[in-house]
Amino acid sequence: CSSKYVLSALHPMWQGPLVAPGGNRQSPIDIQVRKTVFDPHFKPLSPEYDPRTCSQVWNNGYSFLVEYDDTTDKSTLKGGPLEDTFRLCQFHFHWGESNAWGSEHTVDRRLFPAELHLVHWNSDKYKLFEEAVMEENGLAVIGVFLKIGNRHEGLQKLVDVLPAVRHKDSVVEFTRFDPACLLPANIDDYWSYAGSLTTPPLSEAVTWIIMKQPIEVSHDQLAVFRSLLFTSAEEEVQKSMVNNFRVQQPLKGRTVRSSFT
Ligand SMILES: NS(=O)(=O)c1nccs1
Ligand SMILES: [Zn+2]
Repeated sequence: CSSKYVLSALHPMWQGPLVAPGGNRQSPIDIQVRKTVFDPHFKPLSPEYDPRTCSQVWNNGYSFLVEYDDTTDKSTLKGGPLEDTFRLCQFHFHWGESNAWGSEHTVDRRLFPAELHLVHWNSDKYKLFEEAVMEENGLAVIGVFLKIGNRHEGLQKLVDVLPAVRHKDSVVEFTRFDPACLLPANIDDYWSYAGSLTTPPLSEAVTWIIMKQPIEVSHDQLAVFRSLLFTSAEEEVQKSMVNNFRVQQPLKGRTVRSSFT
């Protein structure tokens, strides 16, 4: 999908305000569990992904993105807090230089070593990602926490190609990958709130759906994430791609709803 405008962490704009001026629904946030409100109207979440829409992996200088062909409704997300059908366009991760931190969202201030984002746009209302990103009901992002544990066999297929996208702007073909394998066993328990993109342009267009259950990946798998570089092959000084997360943002009176009691 064309989320190519996602700027690198080094882009001048990103050096700018880490809190979007005038933003009152910015992400990420800390989820204070005792302040969440159960919403009995949430429907079961139904991700329906077609692995054949997977196309490539590329290093955009901020994270690595696994991109999906989003010209049809072949890989979609419906249900949960969502009224419309949302089309998968890409997924990516945020991680730290150590296992002690790396996630963008936190749960009662608990940090995870990494966080997966599956990015979808409202294809009932808009024709393109770029259009949807300007609208407050335009995007839906599923967040999944990663914790250190058993090796994740599904993730390994992606880890194996990461050396091919070590430098910024590198791309490698990547097909037949079902992102559902990266979802936790239990996708019925999640939190949802109205937020924003966590990288420029920080658009306040996102319905966040944060899974309660983390997935397990091995220390070695996360080490391969850290072997990626923010910098392109031509740059003299190579910078490890680590700590590519945004600082937490004020809740500003928002309510985080839960699908479970
Ligand atoms: N990290 S994020 O999922 O909020 C995102 N930023 C830009 C495109 S998708
Ligand atoms: Zn993200």
